[in-house]
Amino acid sequence: MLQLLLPPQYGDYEFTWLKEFGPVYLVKGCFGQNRLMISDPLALQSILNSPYFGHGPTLENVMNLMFDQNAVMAAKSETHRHLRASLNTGFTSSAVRQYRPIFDRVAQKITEDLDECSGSLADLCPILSHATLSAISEAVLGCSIDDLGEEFVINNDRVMTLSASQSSSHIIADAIGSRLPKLVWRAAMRLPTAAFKDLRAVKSLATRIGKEAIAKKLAAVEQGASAKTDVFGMLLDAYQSDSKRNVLTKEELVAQTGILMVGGQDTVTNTVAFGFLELARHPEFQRELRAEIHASLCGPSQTFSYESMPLLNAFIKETLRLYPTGPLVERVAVHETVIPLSKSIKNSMGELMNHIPVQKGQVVIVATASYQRLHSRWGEDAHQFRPSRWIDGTVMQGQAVGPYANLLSFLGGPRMCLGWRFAILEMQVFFSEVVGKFSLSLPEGDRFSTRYANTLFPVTSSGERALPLYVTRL
Ligand code: HEM
Repeated sequence: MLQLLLPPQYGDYEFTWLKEFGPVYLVKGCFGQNRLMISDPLALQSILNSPYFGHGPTLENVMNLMFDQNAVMAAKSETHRHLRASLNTGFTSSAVRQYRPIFDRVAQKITEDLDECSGSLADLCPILSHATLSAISEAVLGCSIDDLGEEFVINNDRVMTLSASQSSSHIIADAIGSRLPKLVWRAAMRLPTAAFKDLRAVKSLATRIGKEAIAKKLAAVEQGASAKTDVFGMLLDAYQSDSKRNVLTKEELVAQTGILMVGGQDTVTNTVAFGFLELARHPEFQRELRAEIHASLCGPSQTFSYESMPLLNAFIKETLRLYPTGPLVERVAVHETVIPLSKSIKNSMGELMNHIPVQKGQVVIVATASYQRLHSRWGEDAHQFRPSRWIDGTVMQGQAVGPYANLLSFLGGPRMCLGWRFAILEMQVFFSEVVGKFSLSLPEGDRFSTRYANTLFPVTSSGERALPLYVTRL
């Protein structure tokens, strides 16, 4: 398990084992328990849609620490269905289109930041982190990043740094923690250590920010302003309308503040960072993409029609494919069940099996990164960055496993990412703005690698989470 989680470069062992053992194999957990590592498409589709699998122990711990128990990601069964159905109002295609002016403004701020370091080496990670937090605060809460307050921004940065640190002792502590009852976890939250203090602060500040955002929004609506410019506004509008089906109360809405802010920041930051890294590694593709961006500006207002930009969309899919933010997602069987397989495998006795029986309590790892490198689905060169695979027909269709392009980066089933359309539009806007105006190139000797600690992120040769690239205004 430690080899899987702490290789020098993410995937060093995992992708070798995928080649050697195929899309289903067993790994030993910290205390010797077996974990089923799965990347077979039919098996993944079945696990993610089955009521017989719940969140794995590590994720449960994180949620206990960080979120309100009524947050959508922490909620279970009927409560989860109700929260999802209500929250969807703010994340449909038409709702997300309303947030585009916000993404445009945030992208212009990225340009201003990059202009300041044009011609030199700039670490893109803090710039992107600030941009994604701005996008979330404006497009979800309807307030500017300054309204979040310095205390929140500082604590949030500390929590992001904390969650991006992984060591063998963290992993063992996690494994021990996952065996402790919920009550002990709640008590642990009160410990006076720096890490728990930061988590407590972010959790309580998120609640305060949520309450203030709602109060401000309601006051503005009373003055005649439109509510429907951000997610909270859309949901409050639904709450105040006649129909009381699938709407959130104000308390339920406040409980979503933390998960929406966390769920939408590091995920987008890291994906965009990896996208820029690949562009710097592939200058020829970068030039082709820039040509498409310049040719796509249309109308008197010079805006983009992202649906008609094949290279941009292929590039985003390829980045999500190679760098899923959740490469290893734990699920646990809450009931005895069987997992069907798209291709039979041989068991230790040499017998062919087209399904795997699992006992209650069995931990399975939804291996999204391995799935997204299966030769059978993405082509023989699945480990390479090649966006044209999305255009030239290399990519195989088949079991639809996720909401977007058959990728599992946003997972799938009832717990798939709520904000995937939001993220895609945000990335289309950021990439078009930056690649249209700047050229990106690698510093001497590309020594970047990919590290995994709760999420995938780029690190420099000194192991620091950073992405220093040469950025030049065109
Ligand atoms: C590239 C960007 C993103 C990626 C790759 C991503 C990925 C994911 C994944 C893998 C999950 C499932 C986690 C699990 O169950 O183990 C998830 C859930 C979630 N995401 Fe995202 N996400 C992204 C952006 C966003 C954004 C922008 C938002 C909100 C504005 C968001 C909100 C959520 C929420 C609320 C959930 C919990 C859903 C539930 O449990 O029902 N995500 N995301």
